[in-house]
Amino acid sequence: MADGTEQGGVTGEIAPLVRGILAGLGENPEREGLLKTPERVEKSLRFLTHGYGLTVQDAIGDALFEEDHHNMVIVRDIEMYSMCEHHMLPFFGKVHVAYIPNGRIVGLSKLPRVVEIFARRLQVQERLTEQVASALMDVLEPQGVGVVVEAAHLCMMMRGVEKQNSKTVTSAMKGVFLDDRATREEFLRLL
Ligand SMILES: Nc1nc2c(ncn2[C@@H]2O[C@H](COP(=O)(O)OP(=O)(O)OP(=O)(O)O)[C@@H](O)[C@H]2O)c(=O)[nH]1
Ligand SMILES: [Zn+2]
Repeated sequence: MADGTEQGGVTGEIAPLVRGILAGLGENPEREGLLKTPERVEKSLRFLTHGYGLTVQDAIGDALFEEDHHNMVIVRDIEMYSMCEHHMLPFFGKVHVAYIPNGRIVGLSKLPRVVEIFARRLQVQERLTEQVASALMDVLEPQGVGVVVEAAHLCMMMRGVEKQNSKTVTSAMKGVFLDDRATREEFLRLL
């Protein structure tokens, strides 16, 4: 996120392991260019997984407002960077989040913040999609939630099957987005 400087304490637990990886790769961890790499990698990994330390309640705070609005609210094209739990390589793309309020609305910026909580950890795309939808159902108690994630997986691009143009699309529909076909279609059309 825009205010996401590399946070998360460097405890030093990971850096020695990275030194081991460098040696295992046949590199010389003592050469000048690599001297600070273990600490850099630890700091970077702590940032890329800082979602473990965040809760949805903290992210939303008190930004829930009583409002008699019963139409669909969509925040689309939320950029997302996550890491696949199988290869620890990035997957990244866009998240589209919609909900229909039930007496209260949420501060719009909180929707990308909820995405960050679940993206910034080791993930599979399906679980990320489901977790964002479930969390919003729990906290907003809306009429329904729809979440669509479109992502490219580096583990399918720079290694493995090496497909450069495939996108994976996942969705999670809750409440009226699941029960009412017209609502679901309106959401998908507005994307
Ligand atoms: N369902 C799902 N699979 C994922 C995701 N990210 C990576 N994968 C897949 O996880 C699978 C792991 O398969 P394995 O056969 O255990 O690992 P692998 O030998 O490295 O597989 P290849 O990538 O096919 O070389 C691969 O098919 C990946 O494409 C994800 O977000 N969701
Ligand atoms: Zn992977």
